[in-house]
Amino acid sequence: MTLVRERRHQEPLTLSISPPHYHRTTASFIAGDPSPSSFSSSPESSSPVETLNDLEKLTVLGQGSGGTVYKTRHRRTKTLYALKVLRSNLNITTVEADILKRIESSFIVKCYAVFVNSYDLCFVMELMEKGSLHDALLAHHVFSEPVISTLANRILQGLRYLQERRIVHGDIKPSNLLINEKGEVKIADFGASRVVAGGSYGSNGTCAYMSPERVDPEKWGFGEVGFAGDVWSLGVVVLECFLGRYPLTKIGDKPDWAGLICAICCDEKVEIPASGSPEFRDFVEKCLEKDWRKRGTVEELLLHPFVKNRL
Ligand SMILES: Nc1ncnc2c1ncn2[C@@H]1O[C@H](COP(=O)(O)OP(=O)(O)OP(=O)(O)O)[C@@H](O)[C@H]1O
Repeated sequence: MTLVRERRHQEPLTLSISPPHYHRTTASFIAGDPSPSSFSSSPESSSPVETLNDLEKLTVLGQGSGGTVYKTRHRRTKTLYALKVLRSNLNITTVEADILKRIESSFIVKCYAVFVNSYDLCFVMELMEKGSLHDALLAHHVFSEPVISTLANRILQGLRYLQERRIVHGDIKPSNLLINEKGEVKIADFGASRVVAGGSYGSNGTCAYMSPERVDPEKWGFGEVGFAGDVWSLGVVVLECFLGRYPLTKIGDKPDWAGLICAICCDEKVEIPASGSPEFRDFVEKCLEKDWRKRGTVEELLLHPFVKNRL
């Protein structure tokens, strides 16, 4: 699990974006909500879900450190949605909601509406029927290079879309990569994201997938506004899919904080298995270059032979 949800409740993100516009709406849907009203923000002008009362809960899809994700059905249209209910922290949630409002990409999980009251923040999202890449890895253990290549291509296209809008995701990892019925992978969860206005890094994210310059900025220097950090995280995910385990620590290593920090930040290059194809090895090496100045960029990696023309 991540630090991000814990930190969400401690330190508000500061972003130079204007807050979304909130509408008053009824939301008796939220169990235990004693207040007669809540606020909603719809990422689309005509959202298919106008109030939370439109949705009936079917099952629990998953649990994160900040809340619960439900499978829901629209009472009238019968369309299925995922509903993520987080404990509300308005400073942060307006930031996340505003980022989600800007996003419309087939490589990123769609958010149709956001409802906020004093207790909960509810995101109405596209249902990703096959769950997360983390779940898929538990079930399949490893993936073949063609599968990893398609997955890497989709994530890179999602990152390119975000980068064009100056958004750093900040928490690319298997449980934030969701899979739909067609087997397409999309990026989710913008709780650690930020819109780049200057050169500073946010402190949210999941340490195991963080780049050296985020873990130890003094040693590695700040990466240019943080996009390189998302590329590093992608490299960790790609290698994890190949090996079937978290790749930066060795089998048998004590899974402690110090060992992890050392594995990410020490000068040694990340070990890439010799059993991978030359294209795979080169791609991973370019993502997991410790010096962010020499790391592959999203644009360069999209042209790399390992992922080029894959979808
Ligand atoms: N849109 C969705 N469609 C289908 N399942 C989803 C969707 N969003 C989340 N889930 C499921 O719910 C689980 C919990 O998601 P959530 O984003 O709350 O936490 P997490 O990312 O797994 O962990 P954390 O947020 O604590 O890092 C996911 O791992 C996934 O299995």
